[in-house]
Amino acid sequence: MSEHHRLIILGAGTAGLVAYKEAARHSKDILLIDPGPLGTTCARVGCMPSKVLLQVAKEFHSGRRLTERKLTRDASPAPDGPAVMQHVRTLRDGFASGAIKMVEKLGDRYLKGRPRFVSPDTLEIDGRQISADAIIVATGTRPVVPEPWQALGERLITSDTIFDLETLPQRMAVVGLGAIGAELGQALAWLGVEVQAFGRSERLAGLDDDPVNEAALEAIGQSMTLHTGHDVEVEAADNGVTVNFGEQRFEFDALLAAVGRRPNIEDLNLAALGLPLQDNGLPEIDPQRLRAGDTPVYFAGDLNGIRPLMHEAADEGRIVAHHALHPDADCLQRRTALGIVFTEPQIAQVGMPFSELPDDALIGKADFSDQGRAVILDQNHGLLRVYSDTEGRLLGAQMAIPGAEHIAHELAWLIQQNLDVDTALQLPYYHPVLEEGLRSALQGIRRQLEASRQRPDLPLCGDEDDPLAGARLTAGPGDE
Ligand SMILES: Cc1cc2nc3c(=O)[nH]c(=O)nc-3n(C[C@H](O)[C@H](O)[C@H](O)COP(=O)(O)OP(=O)(O)OC[C@H]3O[C@@H](n4cnc5c(N)ncnc54)[C@H](O)[C@@H]3O)c2cc1C
Ligand SMILES: NC(=O)c1ccc[n+]([C@@H]2O[C@H](COP(=O)([O-])OP(=O)(O)OC[C@H]3O[C@@H](n4cnc5c(N)ncnc54)[C@H](O)[C@@H]3O)[C@@H](O)[C@H]2O)c1
Repeated sequence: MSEHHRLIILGAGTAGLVAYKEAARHSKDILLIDPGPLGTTCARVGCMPSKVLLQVAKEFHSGRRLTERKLTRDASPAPDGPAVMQHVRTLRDGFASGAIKMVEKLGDRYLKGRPRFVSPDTLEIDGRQISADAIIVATGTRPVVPEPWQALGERLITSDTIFDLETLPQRMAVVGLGAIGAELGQALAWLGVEVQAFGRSERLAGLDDDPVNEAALEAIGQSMTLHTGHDVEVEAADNGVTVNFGEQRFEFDALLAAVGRRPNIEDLNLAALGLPLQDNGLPEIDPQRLRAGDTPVYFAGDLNGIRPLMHEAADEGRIVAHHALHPDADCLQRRTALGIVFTEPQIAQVGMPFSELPDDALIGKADFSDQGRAVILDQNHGLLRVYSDTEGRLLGAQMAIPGAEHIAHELAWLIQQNLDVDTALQLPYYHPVLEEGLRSALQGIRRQLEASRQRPDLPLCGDEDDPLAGARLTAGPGDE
C-alpha cells in the first residue's frame, strides 16, 4: 500500500523543527525524518556549548586581569580542564534535551532514517516509498575537513568533536578565522591552551569593513597568536601535528579545523528532482520562497547557505512551512540581517555589508579605546562604524566592540523600522553606557548631512491628552 502525507520534513534541526511547529498549526499529517543524533546542531555542537566554553574562559580571563592590574594579592584561579569540559557537556545536554523531547513526543510521526528521493514528491527509505504534497529539506551542514588532514586521526578536532574532549590539549592549532575559529580559539587560549590561529585571508569572522577588521584583528590578537594571508599545510607528526605556514613551521598537540561547513545532501539523490545541480550539489532555489523550481521541494536552514545562523534557520523553517502548505501565498519579508560573534571584543555585522554600500554612503564611527563604559569594563578596545544613505537613513554597521550583541540589536531594530539618524538621536541614552558610543557614531553621520539641525536632539511635544505620555516621561530609578 502506498504511503502519502501532506508534508514530509527531512531534518529535525532548528529549521526542521520550527517548520514542523508552523505546519502543525494547519495539518496533522506531517512526517519528520532524521537519522540522528537528535538535539539540533545549535544546542548539541554549535551556538550553546561554544558559548558556555567561552563564558567559562572569560571568567578565568577576568580573574587573571585582576592579578595583572594588581587588584588582588591572590593567585588567579587556574582552570580544571576535565571539570570545565564536563560543565560544558552538562549544560549542553540540558539545552539539547528540549529538541529531543519534542521529537520523542511525535510518536509515529517521526521516522529514524536516511531517505533518498526517487522523484520530486517521493522518497525511499528502508525499501519503503513515501510520497507527499510537499517536502522540506532541512538537513543542515557539517564541518569541512580537507582530505589530507584525515591522517591526523584523533589529533584532528572539529566543532563536532571538541565538546566531547575529556580535557584540553596543551598546544592547539586553530585553522580558519571565521566565527568558529575566532570563538573557539579565544576560549581555548583563555583556558590556558597555547593557541596559534591560521587564516587564509586577512579577514576575521567575515568582516568586510577594513578599519573594523583591523581593530578586531588587533584586539583578538592579544589573546592568541594570529597568522593570516596563506593556506596551511598540515602533516601528522610523532604524537602531534606539524603546521607549515609559508616559510614557518609549527608543532602542536592537536588541530581544530574551522575552515567552513558543507551541506548534508550526499545521501538524498537530489538528481531525482530533475533540476540542474549547482557546484554545491543543490538545485537553484527561489531566495524568497526557498522552493526548488516548480517542484514541491523546499530547502531551509544552513544547507542552502543563504544566512547560516540559528535565528535565520528558524525563520526559514517558518517560511518553507508557510509556502509548502500555501504555495500561492504572498512571500514573507526577511528580517534585517544580524550576525554576532561572541569573542571579546564581540564582533557584529548588521544590515547591508560594507562591500554593498552605495558609493555616496555616509559613515559615522566611534572608537571604544577611550569610551567611558568600556574603560570601566576593562574592555576599552575596538571600533564601531555605522552606515547611512545621504538622507541619513540607516543602512548597516560593523563593529568589534564590547557589548556588540546589544548595540547590534539596537541598530538592527532601527534599520528594520526604516529610521534615520535624527530619529535615532532623539531616543534616550543613559550614562555611563556603551550606547553612548553608538550615539557618537550617529552624531558623526549627522555632521555630514547637508541639512543643518534646527533644534536640540529631543522629540517635539505630543498630544497633551495622550494617556501614555506619563509613562514616556517617567523618570529614572529611585523615583516612586
Ligand atoms: C560551533 C558553532 C557555533 C555556532 N554558534 C552560533 C551562534 O552563536 N549563533 C547562531 O545564530 N548560529 C550559530 N551557529 C550556527 C547554527 O548552529 C546553525 O545556523 C543552525 O544550527 C542551523 O540549523 P539547521 O536546522 O539548518 O541544521 P541542523 O540543526 O544541523 O539540523 C539538521 C538536521 O538534519 C539531520 N540530517 C542530516 N542528514 C540527514 C538526512 N540525510 N536525512 C534526514 N535528516 C538529516 C541532522 O541529523 C540534523 O538533526 C553555530 C554553529 C556552530 C557549528
Ligand atoms: N556566533 C555565531 O553566530 C557563530 C559562531 C560559530 C559559527 N557560526 C556559523 O557557523 C558557520 C561556519 O563557521 P566557520 O567559521 O567554520 O566557517 P566560515 O566559512 O565562516 O570561515 C572559515 C574560514 O576559514 C578560512 N579557510 C578556509 N580554508 C582554509 C585553509 N585551508 N587554511 C586557512 N584558512 C582557511 C576561510 O578563509 C574563512 O575565513 C558560519 O556560517 C557561521 O555563521 C556562527
